[in-house]
Amino acid sequence: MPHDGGRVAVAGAVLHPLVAVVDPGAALALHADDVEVHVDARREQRVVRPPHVPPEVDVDTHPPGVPAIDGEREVGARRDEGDVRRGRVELRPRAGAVPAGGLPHPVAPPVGTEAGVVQHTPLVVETREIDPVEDLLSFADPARPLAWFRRGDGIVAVGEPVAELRPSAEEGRTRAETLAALWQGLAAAAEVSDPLRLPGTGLVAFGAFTFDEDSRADSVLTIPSRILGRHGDRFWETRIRRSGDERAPGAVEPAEYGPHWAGTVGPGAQSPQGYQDAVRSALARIADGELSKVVLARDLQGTIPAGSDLRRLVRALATGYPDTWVFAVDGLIGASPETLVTVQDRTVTARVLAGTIGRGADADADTAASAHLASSTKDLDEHQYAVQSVLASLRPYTRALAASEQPFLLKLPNLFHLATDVEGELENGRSALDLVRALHPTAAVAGTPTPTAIAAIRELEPFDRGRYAGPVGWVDADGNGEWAIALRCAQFTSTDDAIAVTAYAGAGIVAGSDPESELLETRVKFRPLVDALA
Ligand SMILES: C=C(O[C@H]1C=CC=C(C(=O)O)[C@@H]1O)C(=O)O
Repeated sequence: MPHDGGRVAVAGAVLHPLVAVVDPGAALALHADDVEVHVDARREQRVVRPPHVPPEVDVDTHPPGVPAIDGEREVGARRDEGDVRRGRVELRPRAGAVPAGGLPHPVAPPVGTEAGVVQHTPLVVETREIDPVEDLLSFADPARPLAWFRRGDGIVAVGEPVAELRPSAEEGRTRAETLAALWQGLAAAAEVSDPLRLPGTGLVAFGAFTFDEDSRADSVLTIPSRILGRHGDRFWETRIRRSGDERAPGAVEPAEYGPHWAGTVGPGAQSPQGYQDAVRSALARIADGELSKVVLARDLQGTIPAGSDLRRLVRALATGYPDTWVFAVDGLIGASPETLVTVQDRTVTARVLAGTIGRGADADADTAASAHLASSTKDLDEHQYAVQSVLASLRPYTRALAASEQPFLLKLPNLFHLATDVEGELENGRSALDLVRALHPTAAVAGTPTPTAIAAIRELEPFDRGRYAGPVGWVDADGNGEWAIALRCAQFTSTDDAIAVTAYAGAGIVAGSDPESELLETRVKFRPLVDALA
């Protein structure tokens, strides 16, 4: 790369001396001099700070170019969380409605059975390679897509699930622990034929867990009866059935996308003013030494027409944000840039994001924004809390755990994040679900120290986060899996005459945070969802 006196030339452009844009696939430890350059604004890019970081400069912290979200105005009332199932682990057929998330919804009565029955009916699983499929998503359920994509690779569920596991809260055991134990039993008993052994082949369950153990929303693991998947140029179909079920599988057909639909969202339980007041309260607690960081979120609510083909939203997110984890699990749909943890063949990776600034309106403003973020002590501190929390949580379950020394800048279409990649080797006998349990909630979505931050969130946020900011992803029978933190997302819940939408976005509050800037940051984070809904 041409390099001249601290100025880094990139494809004819000159970047601020603080930053260099590098290929997302490059190795963990990067130097500004030995990297490849991308300048495609729609693609994820890493921007690393060169070794000599000049002293911090005093720059306005407002994210530039951030329009208000339509209809945002003062409102208040706490959302009615409605009915949420509690009690047993259920084996449930598709209900024809988008369930969970905390709002009322029509749900078919469970035809299922206790956890023991699920566990003691072994699953029979066969994966086979198939010809390339042009659009995997077209095979998913339009009303209730179950999908996981990144950069064109991914898996979608087709047809009725074999089981949906929704454990109730139990004394002394989190629902995530119950699900991990159930999965271990199911996986151990399953008969799996998987000649491909790629990420997402074999016995796979999709999961979405609540942020808060006290949430009234469900934590769920769904085991599909059929999965179509892609990894690079390889495609596969997996069939999963309960042992003894000898019914011939039906044909797998794509379904045409339903008509275009649009929806709008406006203020939810937390108004913009209420959010800034909550940030002020958080700052007072930080000043009192109660905690050092807390992540405060707000919500937007709206509706979309009943019968909307939700695959359209998934497709829009996957096209607009190809480098994020695009997910649709149990009505929770979003595009998260933050990897909670991935495990493949015992290699563990995680990507920590904390510290954010909106993209600039033009190239100069963009460069200034990224330079500002890269040198902001407040954001670098906030980031370090998140990195340390991830390393501390992973250490007991991994060997040779390493993180890049300095954060890089992750460039997304709507914003920059400070990011750190972590890599290690999984200890024997552990699975992706163990790591999910150990990691959640990270300081990127809760704060530091964690219990105090969770208590502050419960007091300062006038709504139940449901699965927002919780783990979302998939796990296989060998303990492999890909899990993101459910950010930049919304919960879609069928009601009698429409589909209710609640979108969420938050920001990390540390000493020095400015309430108005944090509000603007949440606006930037709502953009992927709000734009895709419009
Ligand atoms: C809580 C959110 O973002 C987290 C992840 C990345 C950066 C963050 C930040 O800079 O505040 C947040 O910690 C959200 O998107 O709702």
